[in-house]
Amino acid sequence: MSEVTRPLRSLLYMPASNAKAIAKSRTLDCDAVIFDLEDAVAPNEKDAARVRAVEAVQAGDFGNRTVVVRVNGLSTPWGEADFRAVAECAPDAILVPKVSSAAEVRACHELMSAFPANTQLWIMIETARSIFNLAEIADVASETRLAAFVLGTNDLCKETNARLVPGRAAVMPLIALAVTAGKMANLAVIDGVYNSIEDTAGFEAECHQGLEYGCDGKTLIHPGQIAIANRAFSPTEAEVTFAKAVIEAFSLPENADAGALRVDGKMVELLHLEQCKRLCAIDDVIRADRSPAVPAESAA
Ligand SMILES: CC(C)(COP(=O)(O)OP(=O)(O)OC[C@H]1O[C@@H](n2cnc3c(N)ncnc32)[C@H](O)[C@@H]1OP(=O)(O)O)[C@@H](O)C(=O)NCCC(=O)NCCSC(=O)C[C@H](O)C(=O)O
Ligand SMILES: [Mg+2]
Repeated sequence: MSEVTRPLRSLLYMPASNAKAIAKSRTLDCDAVIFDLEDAVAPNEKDAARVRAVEAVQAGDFGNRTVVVRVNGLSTPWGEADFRAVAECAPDAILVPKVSSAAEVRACHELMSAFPANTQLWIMIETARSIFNLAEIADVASETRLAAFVLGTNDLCKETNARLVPGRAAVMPLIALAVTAGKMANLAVIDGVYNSIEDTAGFEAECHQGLEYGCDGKTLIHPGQIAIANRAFSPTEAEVTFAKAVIEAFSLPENADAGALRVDGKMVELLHLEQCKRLCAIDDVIRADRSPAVPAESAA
């Protein structure tokens, strides 16, 4: 299981060409901001957006939010210049789209030699080929800066001709594979975006679906989605209460040698104890995470 550092429940994309959105992101209650240089930016805006993203990251003031820049792919005319520019501003992570193989992860890692040591490499899982290469991609995490998979469900559907319909029947097997491979390498795995901005019920259902499949959080396209994602991906009070009861039960002297116990009518084993400790650790981080000085605004 990945180490709990910062929560990644809600990751808000915004076009790096949109100065107003970038300014607004400093006041929003999302766990991460992703300044996009790729699909949300028109070709004739790419250079200006790159400058704006670098300036925004350098200006800082994002509080505890994880700051990420999504660059253009390395096979595009902008990819390498994006890497060079982003190295200057040292975001928490660089997010590379349309990565399909372990060799491409290594190439990204090599290009990060000028980055500060703590900048992570995140990649989009959004090509059909990446799905068949998930295990080899996850395996290079230990020798590179790879730290997260971000699902690109729009591109996956574009490539496979699958439909993004309620329930995501065609897409969930791909997400399950990505989660399984990602967790094999202790990576964070973040679900794709929900395009219908005003359909809050559909969005909430999709957050819970991603959670049930093992995703750590969801990528978002609009501030109105933040509060719902934060709620969906936070441990519930009942889960925390149960987890604390499990930890307490295993800590009792009479249970020192126990492998399985009954807590609140449920069988729990040492593997559940580990899960409960992790859940409590996540809950502690979420509770401690917000600096009181940061104004929290959860909707547009
Ligand atoms: C989708 C949008 C273009 C909608 O914009 P708009 O209709 O202008 O929104 P609102 O009028 O409701 O905005 C209200 C206020 O909120 C601010 N706002 C809106 N969106 C964002 C945002 N993403 N981040 C920060 N702030 C935002 C507006 O400025 C308004 O502010 P104020 O005037 O002060 O009230 C727009 O939401 C948008 O651009 N969204 C992000 C698009 C994007 O980044 N797309 C790329 C990532 S998705 C993707 O590529 C997924 C993946 O690769 C895949 O394959 O699936
Ligand atoms: Mg995409």
